[in-house]
Amino acid sequence: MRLEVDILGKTFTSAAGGTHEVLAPVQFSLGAGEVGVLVGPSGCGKSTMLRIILGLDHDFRGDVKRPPDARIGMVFQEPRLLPWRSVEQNVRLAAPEVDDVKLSELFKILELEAHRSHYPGELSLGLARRVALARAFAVEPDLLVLDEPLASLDDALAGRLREEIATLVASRPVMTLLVTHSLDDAVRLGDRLFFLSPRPARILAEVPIGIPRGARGEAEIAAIKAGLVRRTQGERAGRDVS
Ligand SMILES: Nc1ncnc2c1ncn2[C@@H]1O[C@H](COP(=O)(O)OP(=O)(O)OP(=O)(O)O)[C@@H](O)[C@H]1O
Repeated sequence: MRLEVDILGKTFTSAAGGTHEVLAPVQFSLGAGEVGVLVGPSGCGKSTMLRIILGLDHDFRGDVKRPPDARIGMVFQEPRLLPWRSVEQNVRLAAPEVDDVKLSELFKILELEAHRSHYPGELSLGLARRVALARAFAVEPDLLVLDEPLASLDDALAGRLREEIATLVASRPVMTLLVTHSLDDAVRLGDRLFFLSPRPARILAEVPIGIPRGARGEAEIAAIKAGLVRRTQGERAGRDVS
């Protein structure tokens, strides 16, 4: 079970006929149980890359191999729930095979039990994101793609949701690809971090995190972050003198 990404390039054509390169060559692979994190500046092409990886955009050069029949779960920045369906119906529609026990367990982990019969219009952004996560996990995905699932949530809620994502990821051998602007989220959740350049995105550095997620306490997380910051500063200084 592996995701193999071998993108050679992606170009958008503007309405005026001009073209711009959004992705440079990008190669990486991800195994079951691994969390890969894409970290890169705004507009560098992360969402474009995710759409290609998910098979939603075929107009690119290169090749993406997903395991055949891989079940896919995804959470976009906007939760994209069906407004005329309740929380429970939103999840059941995406995952018709989910049984009651599994659903209750997910709602419990994500603290959604009290909101089963609520409609998306009645939910805060944090709650709606949790429903989107429940929906993504209910399909028991082999490939889970999370596009900034914690953006614009307050620190306390983002922290709780991060823990919930870690719990859910640990419960199944899923290949997870997370996009984030937060080094903290990257270091807490990731197994391998991919630092991307400005557009057209390419991988500037691939950094494996040696300590297993469960064994990362606050001291280890601080040390990994400090190491990454030193490394980035070193690379910047290297570029400045070269
Ligand atoms: N359908 C499209 N047509 C033309 N240009 C597009 C299209 N979609 C995206 N782009 C351009 O491609 C570039 C990359 O966009 P993308 O949304 O992939 O970046 P991103 O890294 O996900 O950004 P952010 O971090 O802000 O979400 C941007 O310059 C964007 O304007």
